[in-house]
Amino acid sequence: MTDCQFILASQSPRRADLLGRYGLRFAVRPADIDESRRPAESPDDFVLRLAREKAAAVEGAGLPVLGADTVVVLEQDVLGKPRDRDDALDMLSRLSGRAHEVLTAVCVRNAQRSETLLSRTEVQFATLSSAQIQAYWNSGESAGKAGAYAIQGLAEAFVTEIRGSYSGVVGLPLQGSLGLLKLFGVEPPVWSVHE
Ligand SMILES: Cc1cn([C@H]2C[C@H](O)[C@@H](COP(=O)(O)OP(=O)(O)OP(=O)(O)O)O2)c(=O)[nH]c1=O
Repeated sequence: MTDCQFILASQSPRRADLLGRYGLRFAVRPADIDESRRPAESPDDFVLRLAREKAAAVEGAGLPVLGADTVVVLEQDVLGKPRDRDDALDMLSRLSGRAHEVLTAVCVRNAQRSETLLSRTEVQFATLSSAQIQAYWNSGESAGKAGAYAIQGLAEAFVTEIRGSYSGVVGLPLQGSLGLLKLFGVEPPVWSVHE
């Protein structure tokens, strides 16, 4: 903790991997919050609120705290992490042959200030056969991923087009997140983000 630059308020191994690549030093303290959506809450407002709540739920002890949230939005419906097999198969069938958006909100805060960003990436999926969807579920990748897929895994083969931040789909848009951390004086040792 003494050597840390910030706290990562996330249980997601993807977020820790993405930040760890740049040599940043952080402690992982997952936030335990209610992730349900409020009635009539827009997808943008929903992810922004959850990122803020995750960052606020963890004690920084003087260090900045980073929280993030990722959802898939298909025709105004928000697809979070699948509850079970049927939910995952249903999500993948709905994503098949269509374009969707992946929203990731990031919040960094300390006692004095709180800064947020919203990353929006458009992803087009090829048409998937039910055998492919079933095989994908069997791979085990769906669990714990918004929209029941992982672009960094086998589901990369489903993607015909992507417009926006790739790391935003994986769970943490790097260009923007490093920029937010820089506002709090946190920079990778051999890297700096230029405006
Ligand atoms: C779309 C997509 C999502 N995901 C992941 C990123 C997030 O970890 C997860 C969405 O769930 P989140 O609730 O955003 O995050 P989490 O529960 O994993 O971790 P925490 O709340 O503690 O920060 O889906 C991928 O890994 N690949 C993908 O292609």
